[in-house]
Amino acid sequence: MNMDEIRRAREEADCLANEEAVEGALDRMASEITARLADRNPLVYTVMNGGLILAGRILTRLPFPLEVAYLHATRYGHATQGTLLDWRVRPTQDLRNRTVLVLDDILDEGHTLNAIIEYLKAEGASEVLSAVLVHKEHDRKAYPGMRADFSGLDIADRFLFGCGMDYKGYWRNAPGIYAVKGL
Ligand SMILES: O=P(O)(O)OC[C@H]1O[C@H](OP(=O)(O)OP(=O)(O)O)[C@H](O)[C@@H]1O
Ligand SMILES: Nc1nc2[nH]cnc2c(=O)[nH]1
Repeated sequence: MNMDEIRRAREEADCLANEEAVEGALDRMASEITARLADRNPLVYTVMNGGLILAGRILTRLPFPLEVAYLHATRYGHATQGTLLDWRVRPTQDLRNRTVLVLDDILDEGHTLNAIIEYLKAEGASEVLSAVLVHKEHDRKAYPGMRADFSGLDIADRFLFGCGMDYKGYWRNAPGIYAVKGL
């Protein structure tokens, strides 16, 4: 990997939401999730890798009993355009009659979340809700009007990184939401 290019991408990127805006969004999402799920004993799935940061930052804001688990599905790899969903780790828990919450970094076209939700329902979950830090604004969703049940920030139609989202495998650790220059 050309590390000069990776460093330059961060330096030249446009910041579309700073750390303070992300914190505010996390607080609001946590309140909404708590209001909806506090009495539901949910099983909370993190979609690896992108959902890792949202999970780490929101789970401690949820003051009610829940179980955590992860699954790994990817559609983009290190590319900036998605292809078919590649399941790397499928859920192993017993989902029958469970309320499930899926955490991911972004709903872009929504094919990833759609496939995961359908899979969890087929495995017997009684209710599957979703939460994403970023809802990308465009009209190319998997179905018209698609939205997660809980969204943090609506962000412009650019290629984004930070808060779990990667640029060529890097900068998931960047604390805000950034858009790659020219993309
Ligand atoms: O709404 P969509 O257009 O389907 O895209 C959203 C998905 O793309 C990213 O995952 P990616 O495939 O890049 O894998 P990653 O989580 O390892 O980054 C992101 O984490 C979402 O899971
Ligand atoms: N890093 C990253 N991953 C994505 N997956 C779907 N959309 C995006 C995006 O804008 N950035």
